[in-house]
Formats: sequence, C-alpha cells, structure tokens
Amino acid sequence: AESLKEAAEATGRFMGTAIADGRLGDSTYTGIASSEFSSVTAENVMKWDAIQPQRGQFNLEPANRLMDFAAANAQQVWGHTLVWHSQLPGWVSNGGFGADELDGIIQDHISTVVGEYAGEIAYWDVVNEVFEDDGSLRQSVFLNTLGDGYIADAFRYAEAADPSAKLCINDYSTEHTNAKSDALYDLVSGMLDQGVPVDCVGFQMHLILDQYSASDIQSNLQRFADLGVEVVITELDIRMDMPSDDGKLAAQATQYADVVGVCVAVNGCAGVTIWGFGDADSWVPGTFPGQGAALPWDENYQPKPAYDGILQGFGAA
Ligand SMILES: OC[C@H]1CNC[C@@H](O)[C@@H]1O[C@@H]1O[C@H](CO)[C@@H](O[C@@H]2O[C@H](CO)[C@@H](O[C@@H]3O[C@H](CO)[C@@H](O)[C@H](O)[C@H]3O)[C@H](O)[C@H]2O)[C@H](O)[C@H]1O
Repeated sequence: AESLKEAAEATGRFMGTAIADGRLGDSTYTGIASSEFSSVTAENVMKWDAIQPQRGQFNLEPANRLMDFAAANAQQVWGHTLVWHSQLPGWVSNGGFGADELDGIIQDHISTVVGEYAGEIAYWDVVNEVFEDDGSLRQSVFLNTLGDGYIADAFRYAEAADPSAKLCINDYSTEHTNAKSDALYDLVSGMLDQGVPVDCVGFQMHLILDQYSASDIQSNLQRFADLGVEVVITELDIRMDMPSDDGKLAAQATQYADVVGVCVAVNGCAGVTIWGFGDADSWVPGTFPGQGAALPWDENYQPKPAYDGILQGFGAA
C-alpha cells in the first residue's frame, strides 16, 4: 500500500486523522493530510464553544474550511462533538437555565449544526465523555439540570436533523474491560432496547506506551460490536515519557500495529482515527508535561516507525 488510507481500504475500513484548523494553510501538513487519510475529524472547530460561541450566533466558517478540504480530497467527515461538558461556552455552562429551556437549547444547537451539514457529515459524536472513570455518570450542567435522559434525547434530536448520519457515543479509558466500559456497555445496550438511534461507539484510545492488552481490547470491542453497533477507534495516540529513543519508538510501532490489528480482527470495527498525525500538533505535551512523541510523524512531519506499525496493523507491511 502506498498510504495508510489505502492499507485501511484494503480491509474495508477508513483511516482518519484529527485536523488542526490552524494548519490548513501549511502545504506540508495538507500534503500528508490529503494523501494519507480517508476521514477527517475537526480537532476543535465543531465544538460548542467554537461553533455557537454566543446564543443563536453560529460561527460556521472554520467548520466550512474543513468541509471544503474534505470535499476537495474525497474524504469522509467525522463530526466532533455536539454535547460535551468541556469547551462549552459560558452562556450554556453558567446560564442557570431551567430544564425545559436547556433542553430547547440543546435541541436548537443539534438541529442547527447537524442540519447545516446534513448528508455531508457521515458520523457524529453526539455525546462525548458522559462517564467518570468509576463508571458513574459525569456531573455536568446537562446531567444536573436534565438528568440522564439528556443522552437519549440528544440522539433523537440528531436523528431528526439528519437521518443519514451515523450517531455515536464517544469516551476515553473505555478500551479495556473495566468499570467505565461496563457502564458504557450497559448504557448502550439499554438505549438500543429502548429504540434510541445509537449507531456506533467511539473509543478514543489516548494510550500510554506499553500499558495495554491487545487481547482484552479485542474482546471488549467485540462485545460492543455484538450489540449490532459499529465500533470505531476515534482519537488514537500513544504517548511516551520523553525523550523518545529507538527502543521506545520501536515499541510504539508494535503497539500501533497491535491496536490497529484489533480493529481489523473485530467484525464491526469501521475504522481508526488518530488524534493528529504530527508530534508538533499533538495535545499531549501541553496536557501531560514530560510526555509526548505520541503520533506517527515526528516534529518535522517525517514518518516514524509507528507509520509502518499502522501499515502492519492493516496487514499491508
Ligand atoms: O483532550 C484531548 C481530546 C480528548 N477527547 C476529546 C477531544 O476533543 C480532546 O481534544 C483536545 O481538546 C482540547 C480541549 O479540551 C483542545 O485544546 C484546546 O484547543 C483550543 C484550540 O486550539 C485552545 O483554544 C485556543 O486557546 C488559545 C490560547 O489559549 C486562544 O488564543 C485561542 O483563541 C483559542 O481558540 C484551548 O486553549 C485548548 O485547551 C485540544 O486541541 C484537542 O486536541
């Protein structure tokens, strides 16, 4: 295979990346983004604080830039994200709205944003990170004002706005079998029983070098796929303690191969998206001081051993 997207395509899957809006004017960046990936996710510009910064004021230009880029490169677009406790503008998080008004605000946000791109965005992260690591529902203005019904309602609003889009619930630290993935499993199977239009489950997979079990990740994802929903790896990166060295980079390549290989082994795993592709654009160093080098291209957009690891995971190297 000449590229990651071709390797993925050969297995009937997509290969995606998060796109940093600020890089779309950089030809080295866009060269890789257009040639290696068949799917793109907005890293930030489709989040509530960016797309509806003030009530009723929708800022679509940055999102449209991504839509235009994807259209020009025949790429699928993954919408990220509609209802999330983080990157929420103050007018929502501190609005002090009653239940009916907040419910209306969520419905208006979803119908406007999803409606704007109806038929153009293939997948949406409808709700993001609704659980705490212990499996309890995360405290948020949504849960505290509306109760847990806000989750199913968000899916119904998205379905009404674009029946053609696949609607996903997305979270992190759910790749292994644990209290959080068990709670997610119970929520998804419960919603399916109630006829809530959940089409897919996104596993972010912000992993740490050498801290994973491929066999456990595989059986965990398979149990979700056995519910009849698609499973997707949505934000993959594998961070290491800096400085990196040849041994760590080789281990990282093996870990990328194993994780991508899990997606290939799981019937119902639709694709893999990495959370950016160049270490210079990664969120990791800013959030985890002393850690980094999490992505398949280095600071100078040169491919790392991890690039071949991903090809290997798709059975192309
Ligand atoms: O945290 C990693 C993942 C976890 N899963 C959900 C997924 O959405 C999340 O992505 C990360 O989500 C983070 C916020 O939670 C993003 O970080 C934000 O990214 C934004 C856009 O670049 C930053 O906002 C800019 O900040 C600048 C200086 O502070 C301002 O000048 C800009 O106006 C402002 O847009 C925020 O500070 C920064 O916190 C990361 O880029 C993004 O990679």
